[in-house]
Amino acid sequence: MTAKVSLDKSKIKFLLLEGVHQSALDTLHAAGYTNIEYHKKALEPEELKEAIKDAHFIGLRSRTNLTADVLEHAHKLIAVGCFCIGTNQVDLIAAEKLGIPVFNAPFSNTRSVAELVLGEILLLMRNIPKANAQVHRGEWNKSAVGSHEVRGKKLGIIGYGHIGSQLSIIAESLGMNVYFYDIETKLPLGNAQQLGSLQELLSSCDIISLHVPENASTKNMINAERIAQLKQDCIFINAARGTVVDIDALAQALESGKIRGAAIDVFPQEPASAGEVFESPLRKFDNVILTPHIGGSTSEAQENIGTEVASKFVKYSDNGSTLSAVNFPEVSLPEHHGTKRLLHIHANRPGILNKINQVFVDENINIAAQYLQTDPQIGYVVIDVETEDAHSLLHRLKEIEGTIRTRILY
Ligand SMILES: NC(=O)C1=CN([C@@H]2O[C@H](COP(=O)(O)OP(=O)(O)OC[C@H]3O[C@@H](n4cnc5c(N)ncnc54)[C@H](O)[C@@H]3O)[C@@H](O)[C@H]2O)C=CC1
Ligand SMILES: O=C(O)C(=O)COP(=O)(O)O
Repeated sequence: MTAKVSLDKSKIKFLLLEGVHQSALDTLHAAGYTNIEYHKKALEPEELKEAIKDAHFIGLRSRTNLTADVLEHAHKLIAVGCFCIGTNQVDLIAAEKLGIPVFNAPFSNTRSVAELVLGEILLLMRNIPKANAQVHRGEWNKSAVGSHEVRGKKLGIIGYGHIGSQLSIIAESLGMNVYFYDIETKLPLGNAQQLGSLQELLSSCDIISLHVPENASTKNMINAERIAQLKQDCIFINAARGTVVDIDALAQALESGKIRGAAIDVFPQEPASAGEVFESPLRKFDNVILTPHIGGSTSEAQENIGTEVASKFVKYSDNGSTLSAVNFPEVSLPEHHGTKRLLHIHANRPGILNKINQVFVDENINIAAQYLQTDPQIGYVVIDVETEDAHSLLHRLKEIEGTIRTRILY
């Protein structure tokens, strides 16, 4: 009998960081995976390099930076799971080159962020953060000056994706008029209107809320020049990523009274641990709500994320499916019965598929099914074959020049 080369489930190691929800462990256990190293916190870079050496799967949140340097130590890594929405903390290109798909939970915490932002809008429109701070200090300023209902006010959303559009719907239910700016043409939900330029949005709305990802186009997107375009007395909210806003320019606008209040959940530099002091020029303002990157931190969101991302791990490990991977050709696969499944990840160069198929011609082995997806960098082909000796086939596939990774599923 041929020796099995696909790993026994007990040998497949999962490294889970940053206190991902118990639902992730439950999902993995239910699928027969028990080899789990669990950490409540993020690891320091050197600890991470050590821990990742023998991990087949790593699960992390927004604090763990999976750089190309760290990935070089990940000799056995099969997949990465971001137990959150953002994937900017992972070097997606480096991971792809190594044949490692990265998964995330694209909408499990959408509602939590939208609800937090809505609450902040209501509080800031009533000057509650400032009133709260004053009363805590023993000051009693009972006044209606500058305090407003949200009904009929203009909310400007930058980035009309999952979170932006969810916020749009719930803000409209309170009678707000919603406008948005997005680089893509988006179907407006409800009565929301897409505006043609960022300047138009900034200069016309009473409240501006950011919901864009961190990427080259959003880095320092809201700089001094953009802040100067804001409507006098507006409210400014950022629960997207810290790199999107020039914090010093925002602090100046708060100082000068151009912005009447702000809520900021994400920062250019965030403390690495609870023990580290948070430094920011925004700390001194009573009219600014500061939160420690907790936009998506609700029990509901974390439980859903745990199940969702762990299920993607299980699917990839058991079946080879890469559906919804953010850096990798997406292949959705049926279950395979009575065949062996070979997975082959290769550089996307001419001729490789021919060489792969030639192996089966040479060995006179029937291909029961074949699935292929490519992107400009890599190709991912999955081949179900009718043979008992898949082991020797895998060895031949490994020898093909341009092969990045191979795996076999029984
Ligand atoms: N504070 C927190 O705890 C959380 C923060 N986030 C952040 O929120 C971001 C947005 O999340 P989703 O709505 O789920 O993402 P999404 O991908 O559904 O939507 C992002 C939208 O931004 C648009 N966009 C991209 N670049 C743009 C640009 N330069 N100008 C205007 N629009 C642009 C896209 O076209 C898309 O419509 C995430 O990438 C993440 O960084 C997400 C969850 C929790
Ligand atoms: O989902 C995201 O992108 C977030 O920013 C939330 O990150 P977290 O899981 O709270 O570290």
